[in-house]
Amino acid sequence: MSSSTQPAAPAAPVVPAFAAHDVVVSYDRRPVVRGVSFEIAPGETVAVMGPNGSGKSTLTRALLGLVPLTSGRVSICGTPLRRFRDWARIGYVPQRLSVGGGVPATVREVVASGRINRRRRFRPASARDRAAVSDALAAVGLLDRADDSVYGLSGGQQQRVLIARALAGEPDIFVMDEPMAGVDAANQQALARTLEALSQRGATVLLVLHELGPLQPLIGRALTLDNGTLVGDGAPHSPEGDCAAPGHDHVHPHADADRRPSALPVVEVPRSA
Ligand SMILES: Nc1ncnc2c1ncn2[C@@H]1O[C@H](COP(=O)(O)OP(=O)(O)OP(=O)(O)O)[C@@H](O)[C@H]1O
Repeated sequence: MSSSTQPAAPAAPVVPAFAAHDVVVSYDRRPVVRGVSFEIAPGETVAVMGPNGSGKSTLTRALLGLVPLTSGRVSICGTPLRRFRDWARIGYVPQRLSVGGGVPATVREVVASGRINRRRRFRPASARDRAAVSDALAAVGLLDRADDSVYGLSGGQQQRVLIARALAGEPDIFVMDEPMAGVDAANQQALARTLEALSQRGATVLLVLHELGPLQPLIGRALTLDNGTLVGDGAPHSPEGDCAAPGHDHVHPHADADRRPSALPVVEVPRSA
């Protein structure tokens, strides 16, 4: 029998990059994420939006096991969160850089720490490791600051260090908590181009955003939270009214960050167990 007469094999089901099912997260028994469910397909670029305090950061941190679930389920690439170990696939950009304990760290050292999950244990950095770090620094426009202390950088520059740290690990899934906060307009445009290139290469990108800004063309889907509840899942609304106006009144934690050095940094990594 000719193979051309055989029916085509059914397409394999797409395993979501993230699946959240009825996720509840509480602080001091107060639920701040309340029964949220969604799936994010591989290669999607999705924004998490909503007012201050609506639970955006908590939800994204819970997806990575950085805060415990009160109830519900999360899986990453089809693996339940508690069993997920492939952290090299994930680049996380927290809301702010915090490198604890007053340990001196240069920009290059912090960015190179994003490579740890890719490096072979007890081996010195390879040429590929060094190239990945330099490429990441170049992508965020900080090559010329590579040997400076991160403590002397402005908040917006530190934000770019965090993005470079995530890029250096060459992950295929990015989770970024307000990556544009405090970053000046020119560097926001550059970061938008970097994210577009990552997206075109098939990366999955989940971003907490207060506003779409230069990322607007990239964002086809927004999850909107209000008081911990998912109240929207679909095409994002274009900014209008007060939000479209310059100087609108959202509270931005890093609004003046590019103008002053920020607090002492602590490196956050997803828990490994
Ligand atoms: N570590 C914590 N301990 C106790 N409460 C917290 C903690 N972190 C956040 N919260 C509270 O949980 C709620 C949700 O906070 P979260 O930071 O997740 O919201 P958000 O939407 O990301 O806010 P923002 O836009 O201001 O960053 C808020 O009421 C906040 O005060």
